[in-house]
Amino acid sequence: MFLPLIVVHGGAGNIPDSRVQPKLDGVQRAVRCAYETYEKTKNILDATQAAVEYMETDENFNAGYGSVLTLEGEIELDALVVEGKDLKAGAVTGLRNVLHPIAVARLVMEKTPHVLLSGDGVQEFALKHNIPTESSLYTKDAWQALEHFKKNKAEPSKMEIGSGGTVGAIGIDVDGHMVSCTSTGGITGKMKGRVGDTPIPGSGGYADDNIGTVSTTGYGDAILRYNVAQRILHAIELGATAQEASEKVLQNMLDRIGKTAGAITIAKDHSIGIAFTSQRMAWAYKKENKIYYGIDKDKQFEEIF
Ligand SMILES: NC(=O)C[C@H](N)C(=O)O
Repeated sequence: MFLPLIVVHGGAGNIPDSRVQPKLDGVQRAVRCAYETYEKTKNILDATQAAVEYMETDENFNAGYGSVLTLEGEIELDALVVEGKDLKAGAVTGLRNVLHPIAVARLVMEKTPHVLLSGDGVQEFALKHNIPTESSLYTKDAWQALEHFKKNKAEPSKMEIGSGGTVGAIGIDVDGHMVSCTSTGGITGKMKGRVGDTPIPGSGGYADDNIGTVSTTGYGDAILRYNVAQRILHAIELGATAQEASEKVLQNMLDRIGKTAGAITIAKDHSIGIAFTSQRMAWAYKKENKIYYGIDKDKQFEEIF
């Protein structure tokens, strides 16, 4: 029998050296939160949600508190939950003043007949479900990143500098049931109302118990155009391992569109894929009594769990 398996990421991009250790610490803590929750509820969605919620409270990640800013200096949050047993999904886009967009995405999945809520509708929905309002999601780093963006007229794709990264957690339980959770503030200097890849099933994430589960991060407009999550699962269906599928699809996206991204993947045989074409991506998972984690290419750390 397989043990439950949870993999997390803390965003792909040009992560500055000063952010490396805080992100490595953060992804490890997220994995620990996930397993603590799994111990209590034996529910893989509760566990992956707990991992994402931890990272939404940690300012070293671009999700919830610490999210990056639009061109006008606002925070507009996107999140997605996909559940691979019945192919259910819930998502939010442009959500404001909420620390845990992932919790609202799950409520959309569980309490409505719809998949994606936006605008006034999503704010009212969150309020109706007693999601607390949070007025201070803003950090100094996020303001600095926006200033830097404006001064340098930088392309949004370069704007991981000084900001965190999108967060994601995927999991498979003892019965082979798979889930995918992803949450983000998007990209620094994005236009008001811009919807990225994260809340779109098949781009920002996906889960299908018959194939595998994926969460993506990186330049979202390209990930959307390339349907990265869905393509990774399709490659697995055609016989690739989780690692091969993740590497190949991200490389193909770079070749076709010229933009970088990262992905974490679990195939239904419990094999893991961790890949990124960006400079860095923080990731972590637990196997037996060890936690494995990393951020740079071809460099992996391990510690007793
Ligand atoms: N850092 C990220 O992963 C950003 C996210 N994919 C977006 O474009 O909204």
